[in-house]
Amino acid sequence: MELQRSGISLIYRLEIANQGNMFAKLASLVGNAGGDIAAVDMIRVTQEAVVRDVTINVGNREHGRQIAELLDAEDGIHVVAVSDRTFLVHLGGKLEIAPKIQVKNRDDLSRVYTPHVARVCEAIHEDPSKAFQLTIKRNTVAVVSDGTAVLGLGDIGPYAAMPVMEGKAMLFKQFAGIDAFPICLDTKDPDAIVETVKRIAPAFGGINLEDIASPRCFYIEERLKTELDIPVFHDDQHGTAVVMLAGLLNAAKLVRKELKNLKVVVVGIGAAGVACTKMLLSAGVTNIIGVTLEGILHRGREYENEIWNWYKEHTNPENITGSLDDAMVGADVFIGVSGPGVLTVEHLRKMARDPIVFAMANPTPEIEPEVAAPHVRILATGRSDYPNQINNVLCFPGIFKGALAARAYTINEDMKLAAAQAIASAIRENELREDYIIPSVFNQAVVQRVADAVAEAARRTDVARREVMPKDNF
Ligand SMILES: NC(=O)C1=CN([C@@H]2O[C@H](COP(=O)(O)OP(=O)(O)OC[C@H]3O[C@@H](n4cnc5c(N)ncnc54)[C@H](O)[C@@H]3O)[C@@H](O)[C@H]2O)C=CC1
Ligand SMILES: CC(=O)C(=O)O
Ligand SMILES: [Mg+2]
Repeated sequence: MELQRSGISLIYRLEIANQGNMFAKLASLVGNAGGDIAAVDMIRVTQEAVVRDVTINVGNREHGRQIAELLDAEDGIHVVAVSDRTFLVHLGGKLEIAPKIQVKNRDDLSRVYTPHVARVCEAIHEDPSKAFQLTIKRNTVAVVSDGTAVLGLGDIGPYAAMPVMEGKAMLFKQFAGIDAFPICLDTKDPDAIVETVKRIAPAFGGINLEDIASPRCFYIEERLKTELDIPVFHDDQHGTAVVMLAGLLNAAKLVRKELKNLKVVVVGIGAAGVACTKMLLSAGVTNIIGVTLEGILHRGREYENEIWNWYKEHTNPENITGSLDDAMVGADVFIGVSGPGVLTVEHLRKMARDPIVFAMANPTPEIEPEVAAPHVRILATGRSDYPNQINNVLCFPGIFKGALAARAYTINEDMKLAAAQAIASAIRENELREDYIIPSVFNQAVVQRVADAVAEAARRTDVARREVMPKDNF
């Protein structure tokens, strides 16, 4: 596969002296330093100088700093400030709550609030299921995190987790029309998390657990699924697994291999790794090797982590032992949900013909895509700046849209499988290419296709409270 290097975009506020052709000089300085001018805005003009905002694409923050120094050292150019566009879009947070109707007069006020609202409250009191009709419950999801496994950044706490949860909430709204609320909890106690989520549940039609570290995430999700009657879905587990399977269904078609014959190496046996493995098993893959920081999971050991004891019993049919080096020999597929730098070119050279590599760790994949690309047939990452983005964002808007439309009690295996097949089928067989095994996040057909398939699977498996017609906009 061929790839282009990605970078970041910085805005340089520059005071440029009104002398000679300073802008041409500036452009050549930036170009020679490997920067790429993407936009120029005039801020103000004085007799002596012009102030411009120059947006420059740079390789990374260090590269950006070098360009700033270079420009500042030039006679006639002064760097007033450098701002990162990513930080600018986060100023003041990324969300707001807006009312659906305006309160223009006393009559409106008396309806949306007291006294007439009381009749609506009484109706719900008599029949709590009316909360789905008469409150935001039917279309609102809580995105709940404790900040312990935020992307691949680890335990960075509830404050630092907020930008990710706000981002998820934005995507719920933009892609599926679902109102989602970011909730970062200041506790790591699994029981306290369960109790808190149960207590806030009345306002929500579903709970999206996010970036909660394993193995605690399994206990938290299991308890909430049993104790709540709305869908509880740990996205890092199931959303990731659904999209991974969708990508693998299409990748396997392209390299003409059958799922049941694949040898799949999964690295990072945490939330995402365990769920990806369970999904692979449901899809008929049998030869799966799980690799942790301590090496291959095998039946010759007892693990402190209970889920790894489950894992060793259900995978590794030949009970091989050793490290990732050993696991990669003859592997058809690599699934990385661990961290940066795990995979090397040497590993790729050990793989079977037409290697399929899903390096899904965020924000930095298990191997630099540019390094891996020449050695693999199909490469996917979790990132939006490379082709083949295998990211749970392709799943969670659609799967919740379908589950909410059906007023499902839960999101079960059939609904997840239906979602994976719906995502995969968004690309016709004759359109499949090495750099197009998974539809774009911006393919508007995907969310509705997933939602319809999921609502139908909910009906079929008897977990729906409401019949949904395809494309029924609840
Ligand atoms: N592309 C996507 O849609 C998604 C990507 N991810 C990424 O997957 C990674 C893991 O996420 P979670 O499962 O939620 O976290 P987690 O904390 O539950 O699990 C991570 C596991 O990976 C292990 N690990 C870390 N470095 C390793 C290495 N060098 N070799 C073997 N194992 C290693 C850890 O020990 C832990 O068991 C993160 O980078 C995250 O961003 C997670 C969910 C979705
Ligand atoms: C995409 C995602 O959920 C993660 O990296 O944690
Ligand atoms: Mg996540």
